[in-house]
Amino acid sequence: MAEDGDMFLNFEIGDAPIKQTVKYTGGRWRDRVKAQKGEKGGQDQTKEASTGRRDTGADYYTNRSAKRQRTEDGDSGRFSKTPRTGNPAERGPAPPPTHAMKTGLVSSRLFTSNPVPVTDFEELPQAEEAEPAQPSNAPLTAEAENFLSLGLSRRVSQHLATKLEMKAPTAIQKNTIPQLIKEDSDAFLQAETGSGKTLAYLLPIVHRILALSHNEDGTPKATKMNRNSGLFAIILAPTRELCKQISVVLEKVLRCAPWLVCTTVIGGESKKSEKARIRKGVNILIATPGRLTDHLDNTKVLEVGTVRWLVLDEGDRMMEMGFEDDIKTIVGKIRAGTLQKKNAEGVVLDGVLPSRRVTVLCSATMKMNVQKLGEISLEDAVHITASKSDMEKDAETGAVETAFSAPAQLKQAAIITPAKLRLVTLIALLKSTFARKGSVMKAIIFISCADSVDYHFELLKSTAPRAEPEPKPEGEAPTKPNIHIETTVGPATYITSPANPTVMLHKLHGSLAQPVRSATLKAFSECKDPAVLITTDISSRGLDVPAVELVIEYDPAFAVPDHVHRIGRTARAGRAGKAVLFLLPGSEEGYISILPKSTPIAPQLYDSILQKGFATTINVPGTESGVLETDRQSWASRAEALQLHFEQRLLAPLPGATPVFESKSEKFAASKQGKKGKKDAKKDENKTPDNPLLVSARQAFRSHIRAYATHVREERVYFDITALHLGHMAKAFGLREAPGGIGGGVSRRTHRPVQPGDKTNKTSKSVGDGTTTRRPKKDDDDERDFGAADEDAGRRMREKMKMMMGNMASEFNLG
Ligand SMILES: Nc1ncnc2c1ncn2[C@@H]1O[C@H](COP(=O)(O)OP(=O)(O)OP(=O)(O)O)[C@@H](O)[C@H]1O
Repeated sequence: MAEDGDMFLNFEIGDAPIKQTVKYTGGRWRDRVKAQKGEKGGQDQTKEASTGRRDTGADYYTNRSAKRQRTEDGDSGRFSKTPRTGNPAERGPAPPPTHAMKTGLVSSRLFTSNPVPVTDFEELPQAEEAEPAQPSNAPLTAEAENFLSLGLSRRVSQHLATKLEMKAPTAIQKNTIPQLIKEDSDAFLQAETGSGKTLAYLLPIVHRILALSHNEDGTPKATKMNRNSGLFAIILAPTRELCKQISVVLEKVLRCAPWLVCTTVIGGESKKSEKARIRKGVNILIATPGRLTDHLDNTKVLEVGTVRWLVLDEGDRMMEMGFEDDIKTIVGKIRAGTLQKKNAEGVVLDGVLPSRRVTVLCSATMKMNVQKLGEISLEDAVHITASKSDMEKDAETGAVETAFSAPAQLKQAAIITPAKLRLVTLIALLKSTFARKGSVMKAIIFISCADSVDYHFELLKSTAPRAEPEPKPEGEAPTKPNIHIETTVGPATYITSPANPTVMLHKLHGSLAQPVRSATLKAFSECKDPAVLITTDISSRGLDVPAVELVIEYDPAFAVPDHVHRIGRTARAGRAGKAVLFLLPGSEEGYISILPKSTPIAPQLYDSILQKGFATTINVPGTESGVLETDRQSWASRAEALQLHFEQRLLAPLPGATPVFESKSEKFAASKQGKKGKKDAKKDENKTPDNPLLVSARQAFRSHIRAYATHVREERVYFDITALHLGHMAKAFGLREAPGGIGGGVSRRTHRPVQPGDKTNKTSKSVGDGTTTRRPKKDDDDERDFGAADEDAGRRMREKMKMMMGNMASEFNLG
C-alpha cells in the first residue's frame, strides 16, 4: 500500500514506517552516486535531528499574535475566541514536531522560517459573532410575487410552479420580465451570482414566441408554430459548459411548448452534425461566439432575418477571452440583414415579437470591457438590477454603477497560510470539511492553471487500481464503464474519514477533450456521494451545481470580478454557502480590503485549520480494530509526516510507472530545458524516467508561477511575483526545491504530460527565445496562455528568477 501511495491518511502517518529504501538504477553513474549521496545526506541530517542539533521548531510560532495566543491558550496557537473544551491530552501535544526525528527521515521543515502575517488577528471581528445575513438572491417570499403577476402567460407560470417548483420570482426576474415583455429596448441585466438571471431573460423570450401561436389564457390561435417557423433568439455564452447549462434550463422551460426547439452550437463535436441540427429547424440557438461566427460564414441554412433577440450572457468574460471581433461580426451580420416582418410561412411577427432587434447583456460583474461591449452591441439600453433604488439612481445620473457584490448570506473566510504549509492546510481543511457524513456535499477548489489542476488531482486521488464493476447476473448486459471519466474522477483517499469514507474527486479544465469535460461535469453534478471538483476558472462563470456548499480559492483569482464569480458557485438562489480564500502572509493579506463583502471576511491563521484537520484518530483498513490510536502525535507532526509522505511519493520511482515523456518531441523539449546538447538528450533516452508525479509537480509549479505573474495590474500590489519565495512555494507542490525553467523557452503546453482525454494542442509552440507563440484562440478558450500572455509579467518573472537563481538564470534562457 505504501508503494502506491494510496490510503496514506488511513494510516497512522506519524509512526508508520514511511521510510523507504530507494534503489538507484539506470542513468549515468554520476547521477546514481549523487542520488545515493543525497540519500545519505538526508540520513545524516536526521542523525543530527535525533541528537537534538536539528531545528526543533523553536521558531514555530514566529508571529506575535500566535505567541500571545499560545500563552493565553495553553500551547495550541488557536485563534478562536471560543473557549476550548475537552481534555488537553486528547488534543494531542503541542508542536514542535518530532515525527521526523522519530522515524529517521529527512524533515520537511514545514514550520520553520515562515513569514509573519501582518494581520493583527486579535483586533479582528469574529466571524461567528456576526448575525447571519438574510439571503439576497433568493426568490421573493411576499404573497403577491408570482410569475403570472409579472405578465407571463398562465401556461408558462403554471409550468414553472408545478413542473419546475418555482412559484415566486427572484428580484432580478421581477424587474426584468415585465420590461422585456412590454418594451423593445436593449437591456443590461446586472445582478448577483445565483440570482436567476438565466430565467430572467429566457422567460420573456419564450413567452413572446409562444404568443405567436397561443392567446394569453392559453387557448391556441389559428397560427401554428414549429421548429421551422424561424430562428427568433440567439444566446451567446463564453464556455461550452455554460451553453449546455443554459440549453438544459431552456429545454425544461420549453416542455410547456414542445413544438418550439432550441439547440447548441458550441464546438467539440463535428460541424456537420451541428449543421444538420440547424437544417432541421431551430427557434432558439445557444452558441459560443467562435463557433457561431463560423456557422454564420459557412452554414447557408443559418438564416438570421427573423432573429429578434441577441443575448450576451457573461458578456465581460467573452470580451476578456478575446471574442470582441467575433461579437462585432455577429452583431454586424445580424443587424445587416433586413428584419423580416413575416416568417417563411407568412406569419406576421411584428406586434407580438419585438419590432426591432433587442440585445440583452448579462453579467454579475462589470469590468470596463462590458462598457465597450455595450458600445458595440447596445443602443439606448436600460440598466436592470435587482434593486429598484439602484435602477432609479442610474436612470437619474445616466451612469451605470460599477459596484457589484457577493450574495449576502455567503460566508467568506481567508486563511493566511505560509507558502510551505499550503498543501497540508488544504488537505486539513478538506479533511475537516468532510469529517462527518452529510456535513458538506460538494466543494469546488479553484486553482490557477490546468497543469496545477492535473497535479493536485493526481496527488490527492487514490492510486489503487479501479475496482472491477460487480458481475451482472447471467443474461444481463454488463454495465459499460464511462471511459470519459476514467482519468478525471476517482476516490479522494486523503480527504476521507472513517465516518465519510467515500469522497469523490473530480478535475476539470479547458485542455480536456470536450466529451471528457461534459462527462466530468455531469459526474460531479450528479454524484450522490460527497464530491470535490478541482478546477480552473473554466468553472467560475455561470456554473450552477445546486449542492455546492463550499468554494475554496486555493489560488486567488486573477481579478476581483473573477473572485466574485468563483465564490458565486455557492450560496445560489438563497441557499447557504461558504467561501475560503488562501492567502500568503504579507502583502497578499491586503487583498481582503478590496474584496466585495456584505459581512466581514474573517482572516484566520492556518494552524487552527491544521489542528482541526489532523486532530482525529485515523482509521486503518486491514488492522484488527480498524482504528489506530494517534493521540500521542500532535497535529503539527501529522502535518509534517503528510508533507514528507508527499515529498517521498514524488521521489520514489514507481514500479511499472509509465514514462511521462512518451513522444520524441517531449523528450527533446525536456532535454532542451536543461540546455543539453543533442548527444546528452540521446543518452537520457536510456535513463529511468522520473516519477510521473514528480514531472507533473514540476510542471504545475512552473505554470503556477507563470500564472501568478498575470494578476491584473491594479492588484499586483498584493500579488507581487518578486516577493514570492520560490523555494517555499515549491514545498506546496511536494517539491524539495524550486525547479528551473520558469519563464524559459519551454511553452506550457509542449511540456505538460499528455494524459488520456487531453486535447492535442498543436497550436502552441516554443520559439526557443524565451517567448511562446500565441495560440490561435480556441472556440471557447477559458484558460490563459501563460507563455506570452503578459510580457510585462514575463519580464518581472525573469527578474525574479535572476534574483533567485543567480548564474543559473542564463542556463534557463532567462537573461
Ligand atoms: N424563481 C426562482 N425560484 C427558485 N429558484 C430559482 C428561481 N430562479 C432561478 N432559480 C434557480 O437559481 C439558480 C441560479 O440561477 P442562474 O444560474 O440563472 O443564476 P445567475 O444569476 O445566472 O448566476 P451566475 O451569475 O452565477 O451565472 C438555479 O439553480 C435556478 O434554477
